Amino acid sequence: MIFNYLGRTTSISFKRFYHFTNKRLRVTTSRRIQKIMAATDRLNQTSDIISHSMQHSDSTTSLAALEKPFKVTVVGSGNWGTTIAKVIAENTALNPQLFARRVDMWVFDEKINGKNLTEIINTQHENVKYLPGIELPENLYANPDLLDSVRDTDIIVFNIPHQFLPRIVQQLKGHVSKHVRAISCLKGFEVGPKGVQLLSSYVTEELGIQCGALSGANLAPEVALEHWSETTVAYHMPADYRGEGRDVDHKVLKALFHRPYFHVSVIEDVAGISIAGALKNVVALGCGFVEGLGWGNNAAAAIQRVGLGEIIKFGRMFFPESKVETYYQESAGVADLITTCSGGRNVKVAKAMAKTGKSAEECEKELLNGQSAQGLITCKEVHEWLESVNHLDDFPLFEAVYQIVYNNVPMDKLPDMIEELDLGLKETA
Ligand SMILES: NC(=O)C1=CN([C@@H]2O[C@H](COP(=O)(O)OP(=O)(O)OC[C@H]3O[C@@H](n4cnc5c(N)ncnc54)[C@H](O)[C@@H]3O)[C@@H](O)[C@H]2O)C=CC1
Ligand SMILES: O=C(CO)COP(=O)(O)O
Repeated sequence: MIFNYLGRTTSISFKRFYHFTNKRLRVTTSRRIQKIMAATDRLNQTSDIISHSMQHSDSTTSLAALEKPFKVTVVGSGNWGTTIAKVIAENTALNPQLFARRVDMWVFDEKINGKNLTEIINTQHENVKYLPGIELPENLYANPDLLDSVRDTDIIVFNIPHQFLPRIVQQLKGHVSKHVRAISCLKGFEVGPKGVQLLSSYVTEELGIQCGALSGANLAPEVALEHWSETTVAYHMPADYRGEGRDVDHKVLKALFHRPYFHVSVIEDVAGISIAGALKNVVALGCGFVEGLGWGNNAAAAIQRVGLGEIIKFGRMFFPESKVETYYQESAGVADLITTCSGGRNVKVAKAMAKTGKSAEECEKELLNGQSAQGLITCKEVHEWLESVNHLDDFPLFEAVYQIVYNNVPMDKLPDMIEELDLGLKETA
């Protein structure tokens, strides 16, 4: 065999050529691996430093003038509620000067084999119904009394299926100081006489407290197992901000949620992350339908393409303060769409509907053991809102999902329903 090596023509046997190139390949590959490992080491060291500083120096900046550590309450104890409470309780234990160690988690109590779930959580440190198999920190206290759980609290983290929010907020009215700050981890909207509202805005209006949002590509079981993921927290500083060390700011929120396995980016765009978080659940139902019909990955990708377009359009049309870049730059945007469409509960329920012909309600009940597929409610809220403002035709996928879930429209009509109206989507984009 004749070949050119560094400009010199050489003749060798095929066997030698094979050994020669194979060896070079091995050397190059192993050098590359060494480089990657060195880079990974550097990244890990940086990440450790960041995480250490998140836990110590960052908090100390705010600590200097801190009057008393912030008390934190999580309202909700489902799959995500318990996971976020675990994240928070780990951080409060590590930051005693910034946060009160004990975190109260309000539990909508129920009996499990004759015992209260709250009692089980407080003795076994496990939420055996909604997050089985995950050990919870001992400083996380399950509290069945909503008002007691928020007594003297500084930060409320709402984390319940969003259909229960109005009732809970009504119970809290008059029991929460206006200095309390809140973060909503819920995914959904409130549609009522005031039109379509972000859940954070609903909390602010009803309770008179500043409320931001947390949303991201965060399937709870993976975060609970401490598998690395990213999330986005969005918070506007309120007009009555009381100053560093006395009030919640972006640094405090990062210290509250950031873990080595849960990387937090804090931004201002509350509307953008909330819209993306709510609507990706509707898109996920569409994905579940085509997957359940056995149409494969191309069909699921097509649903996600149209879905992302409709999410962005919805934001621009009804929440002009939201930023388009949030949808592709933040975990709460396209990343959450991808993860939910790959392995979330909405996909699971929709797939089962396609495979069994059972209703959404039946599939949710049979598959989720008390958990909620929020897309089922959100697609109804979105339909009601779009109908009231005469924009149903502008959101063909959202409307198709609603018609399949609530009016038994056959799932295999999905491509036609989208295609007919997709042209309008492209024209107005
Ligand atoms: N599970 C996940 O992977 C993620 C969920 N989310 C969002 O977080 C929010 C909360 O979800 P999860 O914690 O997963 O809840 P879940 O879907 O596990 O729901 C079960 C929870 O609802 C409670 N509940 C049942 N009936 C109730 C009632 N009448 N009043 C009040 N509470 C009642 C149960 O006690 C339990 O705590 C949802 O909006 C969801 O979309 C966001 C990111 C990830
Ligand atoms: O919001 C989620 C992931 O970020 C969870 O989605 P599901 O509710 O479909 O499981």
